[in-house]
Amino acid sequence: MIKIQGLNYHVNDKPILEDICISFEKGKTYGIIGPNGAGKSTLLKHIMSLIKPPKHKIYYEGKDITDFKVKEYAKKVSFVFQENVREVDFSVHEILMMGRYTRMDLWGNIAQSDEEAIEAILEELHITALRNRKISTLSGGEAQKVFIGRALLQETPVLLLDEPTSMLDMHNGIEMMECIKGLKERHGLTVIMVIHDLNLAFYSCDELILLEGGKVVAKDASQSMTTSEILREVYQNKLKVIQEKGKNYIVPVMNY
Ligand SMILES: Nc1ncnc2c1ncn2[C@@H]1O[C@H](COP(=O)(O)OP(=O)(O)OP(=O)(O)O)[C@@H](O)[C@H]1O
Repeated sequence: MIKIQGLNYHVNDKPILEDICISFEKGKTYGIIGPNGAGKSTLLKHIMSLIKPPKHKIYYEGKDITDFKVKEYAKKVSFVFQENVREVDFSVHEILMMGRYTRMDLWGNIAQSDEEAIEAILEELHITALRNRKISTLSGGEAQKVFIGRALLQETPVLLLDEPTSMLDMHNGIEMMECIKGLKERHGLTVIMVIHDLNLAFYSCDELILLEGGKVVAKDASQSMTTSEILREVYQNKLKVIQEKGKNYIVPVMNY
């Protein structure tokens, strides 16, 4: 579905991404993991074309993404980045409506079926009570759910998420992952997310891509990654794997 072949990115001669080669298949969920500064968000921005890649480096269904018109590519890939603007005067419902803007008529109206889709997302994310609140009055976690809801409403085949659970508590983080999984299964979405919470990553992603220093150091099915020696090395032995009822969990190792 999306293929990256030999992508490099430098800023002032400093290598940020080096020889990235990854294939993302339709209908799978991918987690991009790795320590701070590894290049995860920069990679996502290249896939979104917010940082324009050089020619012949990233392909969407066989077509070089640099050959897409902006609007055309926006129908294929939607994204939620961490730095969403909240200092605007829109209500939650208005923000969600923006997710359906490609379907609006000349007068900016949406169809009954779009309204129903918005109500369904509000319910699924447990934010129906926030429907008429201004986005600027929401907590960080509530706002994060709204922006993810807007991206889901775009119903693009590919969804890119930069740390979708960073502002959410454990309960809401798990619920968000379940919601993404449900939508992914119902709509056959391909999801590519940057995620720091390794346990959520292991249980929500089909495959993990481990970045370090701008390079892919491991690519594997998420469960096999839990036992990978390289994972411990990259996180400098600050984690260990424990088993409970046949499942692996990552716990931090503290030396004090
Ligand atoms: N425009 C830029 N100018 C200089 N350095 C940059 C620029 N963009 C990214 N970098 C550097 O590239 C590296 C990778 O940044 P990136 O944001 O992709 O990392 P990340 O893996 O997403 O990190 P985090 O987990 O902390 O969010 C960092 O060292 C960052 O400082």
